Amino acid sequence: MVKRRTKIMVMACVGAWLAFSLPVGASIYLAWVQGHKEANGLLALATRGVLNRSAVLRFQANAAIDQLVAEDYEVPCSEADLERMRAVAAVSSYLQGVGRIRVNLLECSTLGGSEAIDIGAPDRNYPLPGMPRFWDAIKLPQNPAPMFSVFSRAGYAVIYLPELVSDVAAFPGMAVGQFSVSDQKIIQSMGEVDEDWIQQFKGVETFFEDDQGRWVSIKPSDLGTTAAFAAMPREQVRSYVDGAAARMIPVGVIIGALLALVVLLRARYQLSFKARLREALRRKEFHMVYQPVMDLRTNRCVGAEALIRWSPPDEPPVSPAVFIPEAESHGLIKQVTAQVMEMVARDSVALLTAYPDTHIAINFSAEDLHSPQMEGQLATLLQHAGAQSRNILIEATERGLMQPDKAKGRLVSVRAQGFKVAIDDFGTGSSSLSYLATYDLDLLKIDKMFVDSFEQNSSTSKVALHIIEIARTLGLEMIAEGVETERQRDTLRAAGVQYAQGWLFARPMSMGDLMGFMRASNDVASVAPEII
Ligand SMILES: Nc1nc2c(ncn2[C@@H]2O[C@H](COP(=O)(O)O[C@H]3[C@@H](O)[C@H](n4cnc5c(=O)[nH]c(N)nc54)O[C@@H]3COP(=O)(O)O)[C@@H](O)[C@H]2O)c(=O)[nH]1
Repeated sequence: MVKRRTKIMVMACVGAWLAFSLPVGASIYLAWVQGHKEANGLLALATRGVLNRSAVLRFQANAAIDQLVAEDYEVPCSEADLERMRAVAAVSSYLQGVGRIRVNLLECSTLGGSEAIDIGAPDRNYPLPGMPRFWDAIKLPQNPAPMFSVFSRAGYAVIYLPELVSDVAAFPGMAVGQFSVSDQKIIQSMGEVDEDWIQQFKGVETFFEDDQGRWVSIKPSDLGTTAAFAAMPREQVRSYVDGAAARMIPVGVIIGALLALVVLLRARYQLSFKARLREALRRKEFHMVYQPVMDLRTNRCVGAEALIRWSPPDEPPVSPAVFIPEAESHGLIKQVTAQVMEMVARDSVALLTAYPDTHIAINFSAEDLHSPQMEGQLATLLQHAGAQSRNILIEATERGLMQPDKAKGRLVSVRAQGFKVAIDDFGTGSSSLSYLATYDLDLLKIDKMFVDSFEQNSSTSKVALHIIEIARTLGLEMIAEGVETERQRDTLRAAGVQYAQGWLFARPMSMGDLMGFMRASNDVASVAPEII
């Protein structure tokens, strides 16, 4: 008992803890994933923005240069040439200026006029002729404040502000930029950038956390020559995770609490009597004992009452006075009776072979008597036990007889097949007499309460004598139960009661012991036992 209870309770506690913590843990994890997903979405938007702007800039730069090359002017850097370049720059939203370049010399430009400026060696220089060259940060004397970037091809240079490409940060603290894949150099950026991020780039869109806890995304351009990056401060990512957690953790807690409740309710059910009974039926934890029934006239054993016993493993036995009413109230009595009939059939083969005229009394509850399966089960019992119907005595409790519309037809039918029917515990209910009028019965079992009264000479003993009188008048045979003393036995015998069972004669015993008891009882008596 303790072992099973402890096992169930330990498993319930562990199960409830798991049932609660798994969904809560899952919700925390999902909140982390969701928060980072939201962060990723924003970072991807930023890197896409950088790459889009970069593409537009490249397109405008090439279009401007193509146009200037196509209508190449004879007098480079003349006022008319500059005017022509100003017109081209004016229609290109991303270009700050346009100029002419020879090697590293910006010969003239729409920003610096006809003044030539040495802008030094390019930051990226493709060795093939006609390929573009790039300067990342150029200071023009005429415009000292901003740092310009320069892109040149075919003798022309376009001048632009690099931050126009990177100016896509969705909120303060976000760092955005672009680097050249070939030389792993940052081309333009805004915010606090870490060059180590570039090392994490593996050629495809990547998300990672840097050593300062910032969440970083890098995305390559379509051509793969540059890649855009965007980074979000730890606090910002945290706010997305917290937002998702605020939505998801309560759901996780509710699901966890419900699951834990289910586990605990299941454990409570397992600890309940109903579950224990179900389990006992499944594991066939029952066995039968048999209490001899004596013929008071001959002192011979004429049969036995089959009484069920339940000995759960690791637990003390449970009395049928406890579990039979529970089985009745939980709708399990039919299963109990089915097992009783199986066990009686198995146990009785040897007894009925040796003593074919003995009887076995089986207790039937109300549900059994109302069940359409009862007659089929009795037939199977006879078949398996090698018995005749007269070998079986059906003991019906008063409760079982309370609904004549359900029980009467069945009892008429089984009596017609030769089974004997007794009313059990007669006189303990409120309608005993009316049952005698309603049902055709073979025997009446005098309850122990009346048998006990013969010891005290109380008014109950007078009632007992009346019951005996009624039974005799109706032609019913009688079995007195719970006979413990010789005085009780003698009074019953003198009153004409034919049969008795009780501790005076024998306690309930195994079928093996019953066989021995029967043999001894027959040896003492001179004649073979008669069926009731
Ligand atoms: N539906 C079923 N009910 C059953 C079955 N087996 C038993 N029962 C019912 O459970 C109640 C308790 O039964 P149990 O503890 O087996 O007690 C029986 C006898 O052991 C007891 N008895 C017999 N002689 C004496 C005695 O001299 N003194 C004494 N104090 N007790 C004695 O009486 C019980 C027999 O009762 P009854 O059936 O009314 O003849 C009990 O209500 C059983 O009916 C079962 O298989 N199915």
